[in-house]
Amino acid sequence: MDTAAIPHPPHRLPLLGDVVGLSPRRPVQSSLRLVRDLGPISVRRVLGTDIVTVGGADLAAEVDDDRRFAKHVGLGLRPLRLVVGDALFTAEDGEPNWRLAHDILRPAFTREAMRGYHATMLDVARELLASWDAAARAGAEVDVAADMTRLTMETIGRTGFGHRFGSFEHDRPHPFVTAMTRVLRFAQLSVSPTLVSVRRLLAGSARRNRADMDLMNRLVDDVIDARRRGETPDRDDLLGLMLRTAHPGTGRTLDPVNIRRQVITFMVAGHETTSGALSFALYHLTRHPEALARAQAEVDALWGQGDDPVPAFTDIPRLRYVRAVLDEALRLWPTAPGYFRAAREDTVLGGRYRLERGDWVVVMLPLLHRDPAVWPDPERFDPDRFAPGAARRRPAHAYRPFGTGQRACIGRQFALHEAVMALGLVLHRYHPVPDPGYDLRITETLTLKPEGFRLTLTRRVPAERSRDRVDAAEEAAR
Ligand code: HEM
Repeated sequence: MDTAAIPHPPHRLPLLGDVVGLSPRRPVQSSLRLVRDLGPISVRRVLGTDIVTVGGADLAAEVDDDRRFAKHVGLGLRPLRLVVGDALFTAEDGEPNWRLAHDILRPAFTREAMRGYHATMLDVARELLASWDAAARAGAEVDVAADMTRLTMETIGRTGFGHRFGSFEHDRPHPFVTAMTRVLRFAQLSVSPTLVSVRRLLAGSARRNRADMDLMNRLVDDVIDARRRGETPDRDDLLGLMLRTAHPGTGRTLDPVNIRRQVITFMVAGHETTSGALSFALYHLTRHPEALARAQAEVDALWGQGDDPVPAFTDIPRLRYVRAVLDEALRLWPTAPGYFRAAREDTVLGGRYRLERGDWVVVMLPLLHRDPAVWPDPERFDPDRFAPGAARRRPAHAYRPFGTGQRACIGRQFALHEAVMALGLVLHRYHPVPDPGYDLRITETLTLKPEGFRLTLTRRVPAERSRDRVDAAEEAAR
């Protein structure tokens, strides 16, 4: 792609390129700082590779078009590709296993399927509440991102594969989570273009990386074998579908190595992003007491004064403001911060930038979600941007936290059902009190999460619930 006409950051260095200000530990945030003032499209050159970033809604609408562009397994996804190959998330568009797995697994993500997961999601959310109750009694802080990761890991393990990690039974993360985090970090550093010296340093941990991979594969194989041998109940969950279903058109089935890779993919894709979304949502609510009060009024109105509501499946879509809080949290800090798109044929973007077939760009979501042409006062946290009907007044491609087209997130409904219920229950039960000295820091692995964000929780009492409800109703009437 000829990038000469595309704006790039100042201070381009010979050979190295646009690396001044780039941080290997926080590539997304440091890239954002470099390109945010350059307009809807920009380019960074890093060691000879041109990284073209799209951050404007009009250009995003073009690259989101599945007829002109396809998913590209680019820089950010290569680490995961090293680990899980052509599984659903990391398959290139044309790879046969993508269509096969997509069609086999689709029934596991319908609204009806969510109904089947609801009770398990609720059980796990209750385990989070029990653990936070204990912290509240002891006056101890909770580490929000760590506990949300327990919640989402446990949820995908139980609903997807019938496996209990026992995440809330131990103080330390499950060994699978520790191994997975290290494997992804290792893969990330080993594909990073700037880090030859770090790669050398990493060679020392190659053995540990192999041990981590073995641990993950063993656990997954044990879960699969137990199901095959009938030692665990047969169910229509993700694993059941993969083991039993043939493709309706071709009759092909997924081979055992691919099933293992899909399980690991779902473990990774199915928990980090949702956990980050919940953590950011709580962070924003603690900074915006008026939004917190409205969200609490909404759950109180639905679930009443009692301490232990039992949410029905149909309650969850009724929590519209809680959902708007999550939507807005994902606008400001989309936990999967971007996606890569490659031209299917030679094409011209925005009427002036020529791309040859195979040339790729990255849609950087924190930029797209702040496009000033679409989002007034873009840095302000305002869940009302997602009030009923508001989305219809915006261009469709201005908000894409779950990706786009046929490669958009298959787990979107799953994530939202799980997250709205968990956040609703937390808000119904506690006053979340942040450390007043906390400034948002964001940690980057494959995804974004608030770092070091802790809360002290106090239990709400029934009388407060009705008072909140009246206050919010009064406020709404004013
Ligand atoms: C808030 C939570 C989530 C966010 C923000 C999110 C975001 C995304 C995004 C942006 C993509 C597209 C990536 C690309 O084009 O390269 C994607 C794909 C995917 N997501 Fe999610 N995701 C979330 C939750 C989940 C959950 C809970 C699951 C599984 C239960 C899941 C499974 C997947 C899979 C398998 C794909 C690949 C789909 C395909 O290419 O066919 N995600 N997700």
